Amino acid sequence: MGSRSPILITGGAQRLGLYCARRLHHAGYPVIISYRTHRPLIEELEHLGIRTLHADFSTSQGILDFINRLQMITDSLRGIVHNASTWSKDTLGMAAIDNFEALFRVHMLAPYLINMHCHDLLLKSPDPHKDIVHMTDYVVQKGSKKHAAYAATKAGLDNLTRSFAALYAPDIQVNAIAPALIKFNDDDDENYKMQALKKSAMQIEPGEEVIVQSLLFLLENHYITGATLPMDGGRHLI
Ligand SMILES: NC(=O)C1=CN([C@@H]2O[C@H](COP(=O)(O)OP(=O)(O)OC[C@H]3O[C@@H](n4cnc5c(N)ncnc54)[C@H](OP(=O)(O)O)[C@@H]3O)[C@@H](O)[C@H]2O)C=CC1
Ligand SMILES: Nc1nc2c(c(=O)[nH]1)N=C([C@H](O)[C@@H](O)CO)CN2
Repeated sequence: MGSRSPILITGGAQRLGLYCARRLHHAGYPVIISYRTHRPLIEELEHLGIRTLHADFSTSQGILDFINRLQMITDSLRGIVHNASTWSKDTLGMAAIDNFEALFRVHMLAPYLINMHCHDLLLKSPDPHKDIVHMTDYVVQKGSKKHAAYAATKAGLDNLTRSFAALYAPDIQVNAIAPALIKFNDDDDENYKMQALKKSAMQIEPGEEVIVQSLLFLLENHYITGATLPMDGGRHLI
């Protein structure tokens, strides 16, 4: 296991990204996470052997600075999971411009630049199989009345999945996971939760394990590329 190249998970210091980082680490994959907000957990993860890098994708310079620091701590990558994301509602006035631009940078520009600049790191991995996984969202298909900028920029990430899959084949597989409700946020009230559960055929909050199952499938399957795994509980059926 020691010679294995690391898997980068962006936004890996909480919720789905953190859960995936811990599970992949436990499964024997070396893991690097990016985090934006420092918390005591960061030292804990380092002590576990999960390497951590600060990253703020809200500016182009911040993205390029992260890439430079990533290239200084590893000479190869087994995979990249673009998980970092902000789920912000649409706003009005000048704030709408800042919101859309910030969502464009974290959901589209950061994955685009990281995929471009880290292509060589993936090719240098001794593992014959390399993967890029884009975390998109069911709303790519349907749009969203209250999160239009979020949905549009996730749709951009969805499209980048197919562009990079074609560009990087056959050396690197590039796929997406499109979740719907996976894990509520702490500030979700009971009414919101009840309404959200009714929106899918399965009517459950599945938790992060279904994402790890999808991620492990993609890492272990060596034929699928340019595809999207719909982790949405049958959201489209309702
Ligand atoms: N949770 C769910 O039910 C669903 C999740 N998804 C998708 O799955 C993925 C994981 O979801 P979830 O765990 O809830 O995600 P979170 O909302 O918890 O965000 C993940 C991380 O992204 C980081 N991040 C946000 N903006 C930036 C930025 N500008 N620069 C750098 N890092 C940033 C945050 O870092 P920090 O905390 O360090 O500031 C955060 O920890 C996301 O892509 C999400 O869109 C899709 C549908 C449903
Ligand atoms: N970055 C995030 N994206 C999304 C989140 C989240 O918490 N962070 N949550 C959702 C919801 O679960 C939605 O799918 C159902 O209400 C969507 N995206």
